[in-house]
Amino acid sequence: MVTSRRLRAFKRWMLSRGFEISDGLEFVDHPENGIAVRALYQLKEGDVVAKIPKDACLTVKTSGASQMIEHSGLDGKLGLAVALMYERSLGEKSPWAGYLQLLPHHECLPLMWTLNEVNELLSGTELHKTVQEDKALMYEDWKENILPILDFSPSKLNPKYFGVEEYFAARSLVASRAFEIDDYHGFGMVPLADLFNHKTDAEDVHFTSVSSNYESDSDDDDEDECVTDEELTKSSSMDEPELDPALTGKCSGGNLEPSSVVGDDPSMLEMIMIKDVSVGAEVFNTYGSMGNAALLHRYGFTEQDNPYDIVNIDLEMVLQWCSSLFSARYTRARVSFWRKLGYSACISQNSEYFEISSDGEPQFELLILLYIMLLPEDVYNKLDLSVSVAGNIHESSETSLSGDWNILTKKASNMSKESLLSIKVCDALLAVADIRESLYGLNSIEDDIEASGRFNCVGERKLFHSLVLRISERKILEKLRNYSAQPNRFGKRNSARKKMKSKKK
Ligand SMILES: C[S@@+](CC[C@H](N)C(=O)[O-])C[C@H]1O[C@@H](n2cnc3c(N)ncnc32)[C@H](O)[C@@H]1O
Repeated sequence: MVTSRRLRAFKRWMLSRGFEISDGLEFVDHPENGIAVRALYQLKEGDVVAKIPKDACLTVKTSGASQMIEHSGLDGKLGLAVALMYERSLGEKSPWAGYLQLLPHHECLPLMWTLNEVNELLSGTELHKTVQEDKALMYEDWKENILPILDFSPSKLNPKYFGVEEYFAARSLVASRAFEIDDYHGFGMVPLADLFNHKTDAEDVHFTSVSSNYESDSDDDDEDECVTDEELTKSSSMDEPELDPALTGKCSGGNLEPSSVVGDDPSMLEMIMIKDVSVGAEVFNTYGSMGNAALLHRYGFTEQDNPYDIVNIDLEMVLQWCSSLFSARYTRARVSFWRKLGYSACISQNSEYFEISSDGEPQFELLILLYIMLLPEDVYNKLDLSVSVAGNIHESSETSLSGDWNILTKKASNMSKESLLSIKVCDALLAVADIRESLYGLNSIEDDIEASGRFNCVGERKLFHSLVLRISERKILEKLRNYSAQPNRFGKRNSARKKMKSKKK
């Protein structure tokens, strides 16, 4: 395999900056797929395959624009984007020139798509609103934070490199490639570590860091001297996404990859094999446990059959279904009873939503809400009165309604989830699934599957990955429908068993 010119230049740059790299790693530059890392010989679990000096990472602290960024009060990803734009503006004069020439101008994240593309390709998906908002917020960021820097230092900065397109491009690179380095550096571009591609739940190599660069810290951080060993030890995969919980399923528990091994030199980052990888195979990192909406949002690609996929159903959508059957007053009263019992939906930004897991199971709180909506008026009135008198459901001594009572109070047990699936609740679930499905427009899931076969994941990247996202979401809705098509499964099985028993007698 011939190494590309840009990779040769990058390798020379890494050597000049003190990187230590195993000769068992091969960097492959594919004209369409970009760069990947392969094993040149068998790599063993525990092998340290790379050591990366922290001062060779591009961060707000190491960039030549450090003072300007800090004086402007910028930090985090915004600060890092400015550092990246600044170093890019220096061209060959940047100490990171050998690294920067390897980076694409931008990553093809939905943030970089035109608004028309976003509206056409993401309509109905979990990403649609998020990306619309992202684009607006990033533009505001640029206007409020970057434009003033240009106005204050016109002689030092070349405006060509600080325009809104350049800012979006820098943000797309920061989103898809930055790592959390340590307390001192914060987020940073970590050359070499950012060449490994992602595979869900199949990480071969792990990125580790020992926190805080004492030698370069200023005098104002006395507390750092008292940090414990535990605080000193940090590790991460790609920087864990600052993602909308609605995209990651965080409502039911997020997932950070834990550290297994840690280096002992605080000035170096290490890449350590956590699995054996055979000769010729690609060496993967993991960017975290994310469904396709989160992967596409942050990295610009999707995976087939991603086990972390989810679909959300907004509370608004459930209320839309209610309004087709009940008065607004009726609906409000039932929702407030549901809240009074201590139930709530997941919350993200300004919306409340329920998760449907990748196997089509609805969130318990949604089932409870539908159950309450469909309670007969007399039962509901008694329950409501009883709760109001007792102050809360657990203190109420209501006995005449023991069936509904038990169901509503046995929060999150499997038994109660099954008992909620009455025919009416299942019909309601089907109706809500249909409302959610209608957001995808007129094309059926079969049309989407057929179309995805026609598009190339490289040449027609936006079309391909947006279709994979739509299909994975619609498959979950299909599973939700199957789930809802079997009302009272538990109850039925029970009664069937009882019948068999009585026959034996
Ligand atoms: C950290 S970089 C990895 C190195 C990258 N391939 C390169 O050429 O520099 C992350 C980007 O690589 C690509 N990528 C990583 N894993 C991928 C995967 N499993 N499928 C498709 N693209 C992937 C995406 O474009 C993503 O935004």
